Amino acid sequence: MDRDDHAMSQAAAWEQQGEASGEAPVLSAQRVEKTYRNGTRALDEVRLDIGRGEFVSLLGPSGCGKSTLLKMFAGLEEPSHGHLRWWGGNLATVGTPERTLAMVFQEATLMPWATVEQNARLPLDLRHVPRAQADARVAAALKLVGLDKFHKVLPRELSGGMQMRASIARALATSPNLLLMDEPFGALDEFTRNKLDADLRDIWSQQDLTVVFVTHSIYEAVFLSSRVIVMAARPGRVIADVAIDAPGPRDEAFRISAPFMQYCKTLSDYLTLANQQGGGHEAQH
Ligand SMILES: Nc1ncnc2c1ncn2[C@@H]1O[C@H](COP(=O)(O)OP(=O)(O)OP(=O)(O)O)[C@@H](O)[C@H]1O
Repeated sequence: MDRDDHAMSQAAAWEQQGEASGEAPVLSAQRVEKTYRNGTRALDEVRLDIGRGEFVSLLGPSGCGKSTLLKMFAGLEEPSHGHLRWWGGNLATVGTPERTLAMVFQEATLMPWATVEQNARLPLDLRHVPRAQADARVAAALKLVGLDKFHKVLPRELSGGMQMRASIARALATSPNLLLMDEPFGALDEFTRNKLDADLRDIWSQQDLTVVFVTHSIYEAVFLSSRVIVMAARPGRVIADVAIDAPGPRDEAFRISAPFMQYCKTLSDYLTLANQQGGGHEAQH
């Protein structure tokens, strides 16, 4: 049995198990590899399961394949080898009830001529969601991100942080079970970023939501996550899987607490390893 066959039979077993117990991972990457047409090996044998309700950050240096992996999770890229599973099934699983995903990109990508409300409504209009239902969902999403008083405003009248809030509202309006976020706050100043991180963490804790979040920032990863996957480049691969086991509130006090600092130190050590030529062995912490 070659490794693709092995991954296939594992996937089939999961599918059966998942259907029997309802406990298949929300996302599963099984020996996933990606080599782009120009020969770049963006990912090498990535194995990763993400369970329901986890907040997982992908952390690593530029070029380690974070965005490539996230795009695969969104169905926007296909692996060269290996398999991806969504809720124990293939891509067709996505979009069925309780199995929906939304993606938030680094840029807010709002329609400049449309109000915040119209922007947030777009995915619902595209799906022909009935008007009253769409109104309620958009209003709830704008409230969650703190933009309920800005629904009639145009994007150019908003700060960068508020534009990103509108982009998140557009994703939340679809009531996703899985939210994929590609460095959404990377372009924001630190204060705004910290505020958005805190609000995102609150939103996640109030919903039945699984989040996969790409970041370069150790502090952001520790603050937000229940688990951090550290990746290294050339080829892109997973070198560490660190649970952030800090049960108290994630607030300003957490940012200066001893456990926070300890997790930052642990991740910093792994990133040093990731940056060393050829460094890195898969590790559990
Ligand atoms: N469409 C593409 N064609 C060819 N190479 C690509 C393509 N997209 C990404 N790459 C390369 O694949 C590798 C991984 O890229 P990717 O964007 O996934 O990494 P990343 O960790 O998200 O990087 P960054 O943090 O800089 O966004 C890089 O070497 C990149 O140049």
